[in-house]
Amino acid sequence: MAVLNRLISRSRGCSAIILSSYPYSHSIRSFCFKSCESSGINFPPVVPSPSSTITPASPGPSVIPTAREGRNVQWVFLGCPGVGKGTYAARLSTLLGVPHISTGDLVRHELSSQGPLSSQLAEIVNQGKLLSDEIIINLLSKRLEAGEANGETGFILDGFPRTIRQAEILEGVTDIDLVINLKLREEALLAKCLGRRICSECGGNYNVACIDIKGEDGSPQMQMPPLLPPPNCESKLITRSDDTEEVVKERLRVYNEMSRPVEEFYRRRGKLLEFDLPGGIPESWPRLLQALNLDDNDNKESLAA
Ligand SMILES: Nc1ncnc2c1ncn2[C@@H]1O[C@H](COP(=O)(O)OP(=O)(O)O)[C@@H](O)[C@H]1O
Repeated sequence: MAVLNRLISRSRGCSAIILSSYPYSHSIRSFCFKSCESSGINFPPVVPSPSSTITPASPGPSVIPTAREGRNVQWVFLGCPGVGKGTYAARLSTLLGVPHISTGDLVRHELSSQGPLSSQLAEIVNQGKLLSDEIIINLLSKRLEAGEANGETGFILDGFPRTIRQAEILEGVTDIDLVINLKLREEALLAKCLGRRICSECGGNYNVACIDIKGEDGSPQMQMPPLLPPPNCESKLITRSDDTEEVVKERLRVYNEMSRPVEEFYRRRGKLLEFDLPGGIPESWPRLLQALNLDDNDNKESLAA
């Protein structure tokens, strides 16, 4: 109840709609993990390294907060379609021992379940538009509530918030520690989306695009080799129905219109860490860890093997 009250006072205009039309309004409380015991590892405070770009006008976090007393990290990934949010959020989730919660995956799961809403949702997703805040909060609340019941006390969110209203609602119910804004040169985004492939059996994510952008006008050359599937996945690859050129262009337009302001929302609150991806995973992952002052010993060992 306290969370609902806070929602009403902090998100005026949003809460009225949510409370009246949101069928699972009681589950909004699951956004808030504050009463849970920590079930994960506690990490020391993280100091960002100079390799991360933190907007000078409004400094990002000077010390990156990680786990707090009583709960695990609550981080958000922002970034355009195709930038690699899913890839890096999944890696950090394994490293930090917190769930990676992708609203895109929740939507695709809902679509594949052929529930009563699925054809309506498919139409919106396949046009590259955003679902309504109510629908997405409904899906996310259910996932968070299930996690809370399993003892989860933190998360890495990928794909949420995507509108100012979603950001206000999230900020109203929990204090997000850190928002990582992944950035990639625009020329690479469309190619990366069109090259995306998923294994229909194991769900593995791959990319067949071979990106080689020549250095021009002072910008450096950028190479991103394809991320090819292992032989047993090769014949089972599928492409997302919203990864066509027309739909990706629309998603990029919608991102600029609806989601770009969310970056400023967090920048003003000093929570935004801007990270320019220098290339593919082998170059970018160590740099991201360095920016977060984290160590991936398993990865180092497997590279050395
Ligand atoms: N927070 C959200 N708000 C509204 N719609 C969303 C949200 N998250 C996901 N969706 C819907 O699911 C689709 C796929 O999401 P996602 O996999 O995150 O896409 P992208 O690759 O564009 O980042 C979006 O285009 C949108 O229709």
